[in-house]
Amino acid sequence: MSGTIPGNPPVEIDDVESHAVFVQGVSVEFDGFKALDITRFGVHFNDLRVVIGPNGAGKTTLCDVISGKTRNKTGRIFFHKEEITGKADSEIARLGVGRKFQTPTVFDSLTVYENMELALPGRRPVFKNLFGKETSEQRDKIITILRRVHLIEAINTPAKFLSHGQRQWLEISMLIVAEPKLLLVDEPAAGLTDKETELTAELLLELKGNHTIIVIEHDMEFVRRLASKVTVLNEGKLLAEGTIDEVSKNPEVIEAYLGR
Ligand SMILES: Nc1ncnc2c1ncn2[C@@H]1O[C@H](COP(=O)(O)OP(=O)(O)OP(=O)(O)O)[C@@H](O)[C@H]1O
Repeated sequence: MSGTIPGNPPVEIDDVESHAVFVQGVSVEFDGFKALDITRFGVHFNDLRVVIGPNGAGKTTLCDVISGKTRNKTGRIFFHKEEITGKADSEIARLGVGRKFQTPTVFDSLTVYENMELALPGRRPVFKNLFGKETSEQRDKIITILRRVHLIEAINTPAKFLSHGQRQWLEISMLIVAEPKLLLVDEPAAGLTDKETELTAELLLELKGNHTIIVIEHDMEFVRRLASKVTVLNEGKLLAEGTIDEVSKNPEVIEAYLGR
């Protein structure tokens, strides 16, 4: 279907319908400082996009604005064909946007399985539900995910005994048990060993196809492993898009990284 969705700015219906997340004319200001100024950004359904850029480029702010944590001053944001501009973060989460921050936020004293139970949809806010029984379908789902992330052997291990990599995978697992349509993942390879980094890349590539994923990352080796389209931000603006080889040859991208 062609045409535009009226509003400020008007948005092409094709753009909204062909992307899981689509952002147009979005700016964010902090005390008059423009932290983000994106003309157009979109990620196709069940695709994986890596967002890179020097410190302060606006990567986190872009994810904040999509997840509703930060309000945009101008522009419009669409998620699964629905306008989410100005919606509360809780409402956007309910629509299917899951966020994983850099530092794992698992419950240390609970086992891997108990953490997963808490992450079941509708569980987390009501702590006493931890002691309620999940359905056998939910149990199967937890086990399937834990197998996929190589945590099945650690199912009864309290989270405090997990390695940094295992904690990251547990947190990703806690996100996907709620079946989000879009996963926003902030620096998943930070502080991981080479082997853990490799497994994390494999895991994200497996998840793509069932989920749309946006990964913020600084580790270029990890970005290469993901072999996905890369968006480069600089000073709040979208500087370049393409494969990692394409963008790393782009003189403007080189300048942005070296000019710091
Ligand atoms: N809450 C805030 N208040 C004021 N300024 C902010 C706020 N959040 C971000 N900024 C500023 O906005 C700009 C973009 O920040 P952002 O965190 O999005 O960058 P980033 O690309 O994620 O950086 P990094 O790689 O260092 O995490 C930076 O100049 C930052 O200082």
